[in-house]
Formats: sequence, structure tokens, C-alpha cells
Amino acid sequence: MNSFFSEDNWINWVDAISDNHYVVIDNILPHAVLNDLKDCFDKQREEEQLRKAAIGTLNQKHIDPSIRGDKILWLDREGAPAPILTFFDLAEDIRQNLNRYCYLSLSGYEFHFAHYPVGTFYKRHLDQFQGRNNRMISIILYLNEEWKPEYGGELKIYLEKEDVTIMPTFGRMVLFKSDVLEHEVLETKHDRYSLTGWMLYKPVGLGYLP
Ligand SMILES: O=C(O)CCC(=O)C(=O)O
Ligand SMILES: [Fe+2]
Repeated sequence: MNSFFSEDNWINWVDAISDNHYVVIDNILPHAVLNDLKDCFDKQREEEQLRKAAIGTLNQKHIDPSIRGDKILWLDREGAPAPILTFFDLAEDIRQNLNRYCYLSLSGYEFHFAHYPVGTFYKRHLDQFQGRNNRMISIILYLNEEWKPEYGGELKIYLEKEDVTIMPTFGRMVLFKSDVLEHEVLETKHDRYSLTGWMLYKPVGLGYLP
């Protein structure tokens, strides 16, 4: 598969990930594709397909709006409309290039749409936690046109020296190491939309472990 991006791009991004544990990439996809993705998302939302996101794993899952208030819908490549297939092609491109340039053994990924209604947030956390340690790289694509600073809703990443806050602007993608960086979604004062997912490590040959 031809990459969506040049080798120079990949080298810059991979350098940023290895130096800082994260990278921010603006205009990751053409505007028209982003619009189509957002339309898919709106349609699913209008059909009330999104569900309140839970915290914890397997039998310990529960909804706790004092920790996390977003509503999500997991994406499935099977039968997905064209814009989502394009997004999955991008995810595959990212997977292959992270394997190539970072010497990772990523064998899959998972993504969900996320909607943070006004007044919601996601408190400081790590995406890799007990019982769920195969998430290697977290990826978020923001789908908010004309986001304004007064809306809040930034992604705050906690770093050793200085924390960073990142506005969830349309077409911006953030990649970071799931096992290293604690982060949070600050309270949003405006509906906030994103596609969030993880590049997964699964030892090849073991098959599916429940
Ligand atoms: O939407 C974001 O900026 C981050 C979301 C997040 O941290 C998560 O879903 O685990
Ligand atoms: Fe997270």
C-alpha cells in the first residue's frame, strides 16, 4: 500500500514520538474526507447509536460521569461507509509505518467515535491499565469545525517538564504512547467530537485470548 504521507513526514513524526512520547499532526486528511466522516458520525448520533462510555475492564465495567462523560460508538470495518473505510486505510498506513520506523509489532487497532456533550470531561488517566495492556499508541482525530479557545475541552497531556494542552481542532490528529503519558480531557463548554483509538500489540500466533 502506498503511504498517505512521505518518508520525510514519517521520520519527523516518529522522531517526535521517540523524543517527546507524542506528536500533533494538523490537516491529517483532506477537508472533504473529514466532512464526510463528521457526516457519518452525525448520522449515527441522530440514530442514537452512541452509548455512555464505561471505565474499567471486562466484568468491572461501570459508568461514572465523575470520571468520564463521553458517549461512544465502536467502529467496525465490516460494512462501513466509504469515509470510515478511508479512515481505516489511514489507520492501516499508520500501523505499518509505526512498525517500520519504530520497530513496533502492532498487529491491529480499534477505534470509536466519541461525543463529549457540554459539561463533560475525562479525568486524568493512562490508556494502558491493568487487564488491558495491549494498547501501545493512542490516536485521536478531532472533528470540531471552528473550535474556539473559550470552549475548553482541550486534551491535556502530563509531561515530566511541562504539561501541554491541545485544542481539539478539525483535522488535528494526536498520537501518543499509551503506556507512558497520563492525560485528561478538560471540561468542554461545547459539543466535542472525535475519533479515538489505539494501535494494539498482540503476539502473532497466539490467536485471540479472551
Ligand atoms: O479525546 C481526547 O482528547 C482524549 C480521549 C481519551 O483520553 C480516551 O478516550 O482515552
Ligand atoms: Fe485516554
